[in-house]
Amino acid sequence: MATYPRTVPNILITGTPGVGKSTVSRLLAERIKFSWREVSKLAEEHNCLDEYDPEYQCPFLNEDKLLDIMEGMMTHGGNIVDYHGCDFFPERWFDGVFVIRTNNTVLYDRLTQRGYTGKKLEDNIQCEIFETLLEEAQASYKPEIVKELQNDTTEQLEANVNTIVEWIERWKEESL
Ligand SMILES: Nc1ncnc2c1ncn2[C@@H]1O[C@H](COP(=O)(O)OP(=O)(O)O)[C@@H](O)[C@H]1O
Repeated sequence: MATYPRTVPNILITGTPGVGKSTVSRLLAERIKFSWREVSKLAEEHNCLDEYDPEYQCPFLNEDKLLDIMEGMMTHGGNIVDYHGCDFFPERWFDGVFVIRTNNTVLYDRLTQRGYTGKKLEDNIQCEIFETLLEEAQASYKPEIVKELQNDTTEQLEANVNTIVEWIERWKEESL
């Protein structure tokens, strides 16, 4: 249960880059009129990115600053938070955590198309093979709120959006 009452849930969509978090989040936001919070964009817009990390070829995220900015957005529910990490958010923010998964060869093709090469490509494929985000989610949230969704095909994409919409409807009924 949330530490403060919400009549609509907050959900977290997480997983390795390229698994389809943004695609699922965008379709969901269109269907249910929740606010889609793209954490990478929020971090950029609110200057929460510190100097560039040459090893991972991306900037460091100033997590404390980002959390301060997001806190007010999360209070009343109705948020879809989309990010390739999940262990630094307050546990109380989320009612449902959906870990999007993709087959390695499918992910390889998607990331190559995105222009990823070398270490960055390998690290992200390994991240999916070792189920890093699934383990991070399971270690950070209660097991009953963490769900895995396979997202290789357009049929699965549609089914995943339906699954989350149905989950939200059930959550709302149960919290009345
Ligand atoms: N279920 C799916 N079937 C086919 N292509 C998909 C599916 N989900 C996402 N994609 C495609 O994969 C690429 C990566 O998706 P994206 O949503 O940007 O991933 P993420 O936000 O996790 O980095 C995009 O080109 C997107 O159109």
